[in-house]
Amino acid sequence: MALVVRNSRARNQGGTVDESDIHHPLLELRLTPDRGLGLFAKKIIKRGVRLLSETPLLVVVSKKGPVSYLDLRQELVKLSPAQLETLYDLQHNPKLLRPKLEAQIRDYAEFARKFVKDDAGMDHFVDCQIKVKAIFDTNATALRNKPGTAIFPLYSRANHSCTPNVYANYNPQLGSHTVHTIRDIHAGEEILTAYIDIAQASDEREENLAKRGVTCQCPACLPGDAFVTSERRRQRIFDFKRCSYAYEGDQVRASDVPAYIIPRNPIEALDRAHEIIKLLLQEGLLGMELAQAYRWASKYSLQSGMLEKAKAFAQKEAEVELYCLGKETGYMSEPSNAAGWTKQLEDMADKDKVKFKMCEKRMMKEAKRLDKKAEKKAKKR
Ligand SMILES: C[S@@+](CC[C@H](N)C(=O)[O-])C[C@H]1O[C@@H](n2cnc3c(N)ncnc32)[C@H](O)[C@@H]1O
Repeated sequence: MALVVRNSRARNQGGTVDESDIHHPLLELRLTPDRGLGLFAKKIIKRGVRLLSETPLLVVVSKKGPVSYLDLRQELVKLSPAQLETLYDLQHNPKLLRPKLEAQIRDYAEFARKFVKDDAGMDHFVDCQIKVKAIFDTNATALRNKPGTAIFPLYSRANHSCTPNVYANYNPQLGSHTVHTIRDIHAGEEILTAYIDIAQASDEREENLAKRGVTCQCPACLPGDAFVTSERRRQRIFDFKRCSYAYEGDQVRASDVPAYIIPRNPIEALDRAHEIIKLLLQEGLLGMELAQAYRWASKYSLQSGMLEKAKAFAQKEAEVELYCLGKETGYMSEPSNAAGWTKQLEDMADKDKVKFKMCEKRMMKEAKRLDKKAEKKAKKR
């Protein structure tokens, strides 16, 4: 077991970091002014391109709560020297160095006597292990669709933004972690991912990012006009999402939502979903949270008797799902994926379709009548 933690990658200020290092047709590593290394686009990349499909270097499943040093240790001993080298080469955020681990590491080293020959060896071992834990905490990503927190050779180089341009997901069908662009990216632009749930107000984002040692400086976080607009929108997205969860009966995610703002019927729920979609698009939040909002809109359209509208929203959901996740979504149980939901809508019995068509016409008529009424009222004022 190698004990030396190096940071061998050449970091020439402002320039690229020996591009051949990552052997990627679209991406290169560069040093940023304030965030260490980052991944950058070498050329224009269209939306929906799979940038990465990586197997984790290491996955740690904690028995209880956050990953402990001993949880990590159990996985570290399984790595080959080459894998350890890749791991040691990753950045560690100094804010995540935890000297308090020392006693635990010393106990462990005493127990596994082979790691230390004398006092100097012990001190060196402790320093290295504190650093290894900091490397893990700096780079670990909680996996979607699989238990555990993982480190990746390349994805771990992606910096955070509260308005990311990629979406990352663990895909059990492929057995790999994929990263797709969620909008067009220009040559030289940095690839930015989201470390946390970004559809929430800045206080919550700040608190969650601090756990990863990050103080975000993106326009949605820094004081200014852009911040004020963004803050209002994200707060509303957060509240409206909680309304939808409450309407769905998901009390956990609906936490503390006041009863008077919970939709009372599918029309009101649809109204909220429309609002979430509008706000997400305005904020440039184009990941799977947008797919979820389209699904809500589709579902509530159906419940309101508007089958065609439900299908149109399902189509939108499928588009978002495709550019975020790719085609391989069979691992999502139907109707969790957009294809399964669309099939359900398509398979509706013909008699239901007639019923829905009639209902849809009635609803459209009613909507027009209400619009006219509102228009007259506005003119009178
Ligand atoms: C997963 S690593 C990202 C790659 C890293 N920059 C490197 O040099 O290898 C996470 C670390 O990058 C830095 N970082 C990432 N996003 C940041 C942001 N938005 N603002 C400031 N620092 C950031 C922080 O030091 C954080 O602990």
